[in-house]
Amino acid sequence: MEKLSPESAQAALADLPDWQYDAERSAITRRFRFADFVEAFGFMTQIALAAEKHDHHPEWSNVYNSVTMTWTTHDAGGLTERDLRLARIADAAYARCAPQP
Ligand SMILES: C[C@H](O)[C@H](O)[C@H]1CNC2=NC(N)=NC(=O)C2=N1
Repeated sequence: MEKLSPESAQAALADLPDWQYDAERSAITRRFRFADFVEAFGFMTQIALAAEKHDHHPEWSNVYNSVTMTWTTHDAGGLTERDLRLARIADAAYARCAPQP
């Protein structure tokens, strides 16, 4: 899959407003917050299963009720449509998790 140009990446991010685009890395990152660790880990479990299903895996870290997730395609050396697809899946899963404001 082909790496997106900075222009097409920016355009594609119109429907992913909570994600930050790092042009230098060609990657997108979002921080998700939850009520507690169990909620955060439940979300990570959902994304882990989706990642396996799509054979596309996040870079992420978890501290108690917070999950920071980055998508980039290592094989392509940057952001691709696969990253955008998994970011949308993460947004949809988060919306179902009753997140804290
Ligand atoms: C062999 C396997 O398909 C590849 O290693 C996949 C697995 N998951 C992946 N995940 C991500 N984020 N980037 C990749 O390039 C990638 N490659």
